[in-house]
Amino acid sequence: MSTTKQRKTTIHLREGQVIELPIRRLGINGEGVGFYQKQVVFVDGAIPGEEVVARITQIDRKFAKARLLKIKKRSAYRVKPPCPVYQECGGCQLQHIDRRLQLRLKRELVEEAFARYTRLTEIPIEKTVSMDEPWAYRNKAQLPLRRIGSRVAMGMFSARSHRLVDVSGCLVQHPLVNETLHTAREVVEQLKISIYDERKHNGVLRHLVARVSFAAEEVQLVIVTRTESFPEENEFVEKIRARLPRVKSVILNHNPNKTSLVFGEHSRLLWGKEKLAEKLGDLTYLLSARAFFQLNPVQTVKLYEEVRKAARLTGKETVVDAYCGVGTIGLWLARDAKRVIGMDTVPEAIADARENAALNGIKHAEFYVGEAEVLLPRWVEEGLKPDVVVADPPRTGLGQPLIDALLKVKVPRFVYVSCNPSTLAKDCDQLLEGGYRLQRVVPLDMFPQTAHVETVCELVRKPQS
Ligand SMILES: C[S@@+](CC[C@H](N)C(=O)[O-])C[C@H]1O[C@@H](n2cnc3c(N)ncnc32)[C@H](O)[C@@H]1O
Repeated sequence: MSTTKQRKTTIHLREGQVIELPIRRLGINGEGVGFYQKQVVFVDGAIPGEEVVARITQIDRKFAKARLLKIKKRSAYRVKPPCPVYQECGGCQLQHIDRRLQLRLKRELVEEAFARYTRLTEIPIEKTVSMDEPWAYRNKAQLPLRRIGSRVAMGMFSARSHRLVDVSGCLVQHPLVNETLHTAREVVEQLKISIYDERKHNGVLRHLVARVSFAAEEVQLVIVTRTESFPEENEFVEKIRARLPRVKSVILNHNPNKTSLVFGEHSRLLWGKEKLAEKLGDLTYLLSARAFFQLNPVQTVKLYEEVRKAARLTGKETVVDAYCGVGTIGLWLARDAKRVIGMDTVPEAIADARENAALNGIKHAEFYVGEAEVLLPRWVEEGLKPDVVVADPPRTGLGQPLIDALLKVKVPRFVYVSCNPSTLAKDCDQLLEGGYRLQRVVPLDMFPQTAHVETVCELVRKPQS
């Protein structure tokens, strides 16, 4: 039995054992979660409501993992996954589940996190905000390359291994992203550009990254290399321009590090426009290669509208946009606020945010480079009194210093945008204990066909707390 060393398992199953069990709910990675003699078992590909036969493949301290062998009672929501590489790819986890159930299960994921990590007995949660056309929605893909003999392979790493799966026909990507990456890979192969070898840390080309503007139907292509330059640069650009007229900029990003992070710190324009222009609603945003931008522009508008509802602005408020990226949320709210101040740790993103404010004629929004947990307490000490703070942190959540600052400053209204229900609920628990009330929880389907769920929470300071 492969237990986690030194820690005792409470699981009495053994690897290889075949069990029959009912599936009760969805796990955060899209697995079916069932119970066998009160033990938690994760079964990939099983759907809540089904009864399945599965073989135990892994034992952990508090749960076991199992492989689906047979479905004894089949869910009425089971559908045929349309993608031919769905099983191997691992990028989507819910293509085998009908959309209506996907939306319900995402809401349950958020509800369960609040039930588990907060002391709330009633959770004011709404229905998942769905996407009308839940395919071809992603605006960006970053794919690693591998040399296999004379061929260059490119794709997603398989869910359980470091094997590359060809995803050139990915159904959730915008077709221009697929076309760009597919063609760029062919050019790389044709020009015999050296490919990075992650084991030996030699070779040149590491990743190809394509981001499309839905509004302009233009593409920014980034080639990530271990070396500062490569001999075939000019030829590469020429061939891309000849074959891909929608590509309006080719950028080289230099990543010399032994790291799983895609981007290095420095980028150099090889040809075309420095930045990609995207529109959300009536605002235009310019994006540099490394800046974070929401991956589903159609749903982003719905997300930001939920943020606007939760912020309940009247035009008199000072709003802090913590974790602002290229200023998207702050600028979205600016028309209804007196003043907006944003911060982000990525200097290029802040440069973009400032440029975006100017581009859209917004004069009462300022953006600064720095950590939210450092800048917010400092600004407050210097006399800033935010009426509303919006935070959209990475998956790890807010971090203790920012929670402490919010509690100390007693910000009247806090809007929390999260891509991770667990860290969201844990952070909210502290805020609720510290004097906030949870008004509304809105799950949003930003990534249809996957197990990801985005959430907007509206928290208000309780009177006299
Ligand atoms: C989920 S993104 C949100 C960006 C933006 N709100 C949007 O909707 O596009 C999180 C952002 O947090 C930034 N970030 C990460 N850690 C940070 C920190 N400690 N303080 C401020 N920003 C941070 C990242 O650079 C990234 O732009």
